Amino acid sequence: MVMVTVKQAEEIILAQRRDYGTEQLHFENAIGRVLAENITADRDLPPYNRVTMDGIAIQFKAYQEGRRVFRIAGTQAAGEKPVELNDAADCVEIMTGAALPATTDTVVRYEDLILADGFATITTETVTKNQSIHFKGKDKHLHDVVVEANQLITPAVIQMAAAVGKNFLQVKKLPKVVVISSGDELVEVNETPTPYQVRKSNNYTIKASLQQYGIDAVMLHIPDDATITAQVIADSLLQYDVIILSGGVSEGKFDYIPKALSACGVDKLFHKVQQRPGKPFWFGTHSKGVLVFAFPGNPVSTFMCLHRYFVLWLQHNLLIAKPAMYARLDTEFTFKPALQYFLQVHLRLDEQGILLATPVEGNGSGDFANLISTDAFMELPLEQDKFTKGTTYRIWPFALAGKW
Ligand SMILES: Nc1nc2c(c(=O)[nH]1)N[C@H]1C(S)=C(S)[C@@H](COP(=O)(O)OP(=O)(O)OC[C@H]3O[C@@H](n4cnc5c(N)ncnc54)[C@H](O)[C@@H]3O)O[C@H]1N2
Ligand code: MOO
Ligand SMILES: [Mg+2]
Repeated sequence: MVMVTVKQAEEIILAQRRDYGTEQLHFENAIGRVLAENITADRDLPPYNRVTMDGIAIQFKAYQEGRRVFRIAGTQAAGEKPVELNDAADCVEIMTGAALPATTDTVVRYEDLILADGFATITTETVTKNQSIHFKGKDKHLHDVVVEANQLITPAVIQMAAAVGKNFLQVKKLPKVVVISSGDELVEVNETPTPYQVRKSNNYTIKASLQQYGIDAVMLHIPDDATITAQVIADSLLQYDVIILSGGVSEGKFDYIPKALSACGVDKLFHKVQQRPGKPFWFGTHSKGVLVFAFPGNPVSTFMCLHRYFVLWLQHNLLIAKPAMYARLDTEFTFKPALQYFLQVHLRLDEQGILLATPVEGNGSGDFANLISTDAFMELPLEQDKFTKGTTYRIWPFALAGKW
């Protein structure tokens, strides 16, 4: 099969829709998960006329008619039953968060008062009716949807769940993912490599990226051995929903992955994408529904493919895909090969609020040190080889969620 374009690869991958169902979680454990139900208000928000300044509560009519001195009939802390006031010449000393007494309608803060001998004197001429009150139901009404389904559970959502007494949240189940690294040159992180070995690192960045979506991936490693490779893949097909491999998909004598995947009954949907980095990317599906993303081993290739394809697929399946993001290239750039180039860029917002992307090229797809000083891949159009300063192109940010 001929190489597919980036667009074709994306279409093939996104056509693989999977629904892993839902589960209940205590709301305190749900950060970063995707909400699978609407959250509704169990009361109005706020649930009562909430005082927003420490001071006194009065009837505005009395102030309007010229009264400035009010007898303090009582004091009401937040959480206390509202004091009953029957005389317009009286006021209640009242605290932020307290429920406004029924016969009052205006709050005057301490800064605008003199308190002496059981009386409060208003020292300002700018009191307005209903000031310093957050009225019942102003924000939401009983039974209103306060958080819609199909969104990421953020700290603000956690706050809302707590406020409306929603102890358990229905969230989307996540795929069971195994991350399989491959290669005899790779040693464990706590080992000292020989002069001709390196430590495993691709699998850790994959696992860390998935953790941001709440996926706790299992990690396995296979040596460059055709039999073991096929065994581990066959085993994984029985246990997981998604298999992410890194390495062993190119032309090398010991690149056994594509053959082993085919031998295990995984249908190849494409092998090789017209892109740099990540050209030898292999993608397939198994009749059991398992998806196999076999990424090229060069660290920047694995990294780019993970974010450009796997994360996109995950977001689409969880219905949390974001609109495309764009940035303005801030220096001229040239790339001649007939491949879609994913340029590593550093992002910054200028003083006009325009997102600018500065290329940080690095030394090819083995140079993972370069990823440290970059924030995103800029996807440069295939049809061109000159990219002018000031032109806007699509970006794929990969820094920790929240950085961009
Ligand atoms: N004759 C050809 N050779 C290569 C081609 C080609 O088209 N023809 N493509 C090149 C491209 S592009 C890439 S990308 C790589 C892809 O290689 P593999 O997927 O076969 O990966 P490996 O050979 O196993 O490893 C490549 C490189 O990456 C390092 N690696 C692998 N896994 C890890 C890991 N878990 N942590 C850290 N580093 C890892 C590995 O040590 C190698 O240095 O092929 C080119 N060759
Ligand atoms: O695709 Mo390879 O990723 O160019 O090194
Ligand atoms: Mg290889």
